[in-house]
Amino acid sequence: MADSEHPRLILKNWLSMEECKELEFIHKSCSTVGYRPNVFSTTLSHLVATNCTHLIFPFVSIREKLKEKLEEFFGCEYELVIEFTGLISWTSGGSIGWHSDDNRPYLKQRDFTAVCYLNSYEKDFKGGLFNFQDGKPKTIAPLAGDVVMYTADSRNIHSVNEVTDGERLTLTIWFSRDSSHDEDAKLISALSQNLPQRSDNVSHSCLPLPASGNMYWFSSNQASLEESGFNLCWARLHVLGYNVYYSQEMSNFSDLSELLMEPLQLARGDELFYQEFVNILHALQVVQFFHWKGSEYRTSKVDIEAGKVICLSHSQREKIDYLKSFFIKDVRLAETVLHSVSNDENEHRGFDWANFSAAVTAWGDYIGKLHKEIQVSLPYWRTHQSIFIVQFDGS
Ligand SMILES: O=C(O)CCC(=O)C(=O)O
Ligand SMILES: [Fe+2]
Repeated sequence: MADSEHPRLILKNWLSMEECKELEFIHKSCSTVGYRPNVFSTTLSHLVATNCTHLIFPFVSIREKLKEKLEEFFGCEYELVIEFTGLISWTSGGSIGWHSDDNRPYLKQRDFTAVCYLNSYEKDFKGGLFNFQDGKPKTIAPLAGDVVMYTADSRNIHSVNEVTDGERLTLTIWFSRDSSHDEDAKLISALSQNLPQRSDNVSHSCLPLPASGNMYWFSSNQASLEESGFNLCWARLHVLGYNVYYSQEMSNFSDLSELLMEPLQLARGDELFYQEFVNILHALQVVQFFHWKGSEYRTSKVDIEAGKVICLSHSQREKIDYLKSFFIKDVRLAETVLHSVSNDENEHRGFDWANFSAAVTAWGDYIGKLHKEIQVSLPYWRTHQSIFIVQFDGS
């Protein structure tokens, strides 16, 4: 595996299922339309820019562990910095031909690559096999938890077959010997400016803030931007069976895209849930949290309080449908692109607003905890200009 002509390493089950699921939750809550057709991505700097700095925390120990292993295997202890960390998903039609990862003048600083597979070939997506042009192994079927590491130069020319169904998700990290490309330094500087002040209402100070609407607009290759396509946040809610309801008068908005920043409620079927979310990303994050952790809230049967779920009126339904046709111009495209191969039939069948309501509370606790971790770590990160797990063992 480690011949010097093709220096590479494959690690089986390197990430736990829980780590994979947590990163999947972050990606499905925060991703934007990516740098290539049919690709979505979530970068750490994007998390900082959208008031989700606390969601960096689940990456910290994984980055640390990967860098240590990579340095040990390639014999370059203490030489490397992380240049880029991103969650990247490829959907139907996405592929990449033979290339090395340093094959552009602006990518020359990349020395090593680590790709962590967060979901699995055949189970979560079809197609998407990884291939090395030369040496062994030749083909890798991505499996959740596995990692492939290789040099970013021409000794490891590789490709990814076209994804034909589902969403293929990875955590991809590039490493550099050039410390001027240190992602940590850039992130620490950005998050020192963006971190909300301590507040009694932590979950309130950690509410996501959407980026500009075009960052979430997906359109297929051929179509011109506005006529077809869909808003990614809206479509992710749609494929999980949720509708979006705004109580405001639509005539207040000259541009309907402004609604993405406005408070909304969620509906399913003909039921409207009372809770108001501050914007579309807030609603999406809570929904994705529920779908990540949902089974934990499904065990006890509790009834929702009277009046918290109401039946949609005819005019409310009309409003929902009208806005949906504005934000998801091509429903079939949205469903094809975001189709989940390991279908969530069970989740749909078992849906209950009382369980959802419990998850809303649990989401607040979850982000509150992450927020605290960042608050206590940041002074150390600033001092060392490095993002790492701070050990509080009294020593
Ligand atoms: O996701 C993979 O397996 C590799 C992707 C890749 O080659 C790249 O992003 O450069
Ligand atoms: Fe690559």
